[in-house]
Amino acid sequence: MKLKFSKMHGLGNDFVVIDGVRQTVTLTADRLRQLGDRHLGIGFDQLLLVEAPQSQENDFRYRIFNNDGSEVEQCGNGARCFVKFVTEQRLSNKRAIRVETARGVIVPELGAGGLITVDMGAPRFAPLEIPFLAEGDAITHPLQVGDESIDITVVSMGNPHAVQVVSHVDTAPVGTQGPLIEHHSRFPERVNAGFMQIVGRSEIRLRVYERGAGETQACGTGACAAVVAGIRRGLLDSKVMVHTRGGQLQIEWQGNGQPVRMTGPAVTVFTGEIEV
Ligand SMILES: N[C@H](CCC[C@H](N)C(=O)O)C(=O)O
Repeated sequence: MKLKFSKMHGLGNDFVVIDGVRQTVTLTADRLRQLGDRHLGIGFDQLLLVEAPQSQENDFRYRIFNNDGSEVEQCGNGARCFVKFVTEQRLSNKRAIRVETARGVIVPELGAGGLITVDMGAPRFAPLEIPFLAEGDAITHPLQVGDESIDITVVSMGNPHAVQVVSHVDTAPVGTQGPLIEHHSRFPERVNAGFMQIVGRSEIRLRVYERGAGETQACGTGACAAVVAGIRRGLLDSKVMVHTRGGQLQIEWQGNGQPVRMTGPAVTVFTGEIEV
């Protein structure tokens, strides 16, 4: 069976996006991994599957799969590509679209100049609402990683993030510490590992070793989690420019109970079809 797809990216975090509204799509985890393979398949960090909503109050549902085949709760860069996709594919002509994810409804909105703003919902914190074996509800937790003890702030944007502050992202041990944090025993559902350099109270640099995908050029929920972690640590103001390896995201959070708003680009590279 042939399957139509779009190949897209948000600041270099790349996706295969599939219309599951007008196509019947059944993909096993093995087939997902093959499609995500950058030599044997199309290649992607995540695959996004667009479906009809479960509730009539919403416009769509979208499912998110890492390239290791794991299905996850949320994807920030993916949300921007999602809204560009449904608009380009004429699946919707709305500017603000209500989309169901595995962890709540988000509202991406087409803005001026090709930028897209997404209400990513309110962050949640350890120990209550994140699969993290915490000791108390402090803002930072010590975590033994290899022979080092690091201080992390744990934030959920629907998906779990462990964020640490580093002096320089370019020399941060992302490749060595990243997988150790991702698979740390205190995160029974694994975790995304953020490495944040504070440039100023409204500017950071960020690298993220993503759960189920490794280091990516950018991570939207990681940028949201890092800004929330920095604000909770008293290091950042409410509007922050986040420099990722793939480009810039604007993140805003007005504090507890408030949603995180993310603004950034989305690009369609090509469309195609593939035998599945
Ligand atoms: N790897 C993440 C999902 C993709 C998130 C990222 N690509 C983003 O833009 O938020 C996880 O397992 O929770």
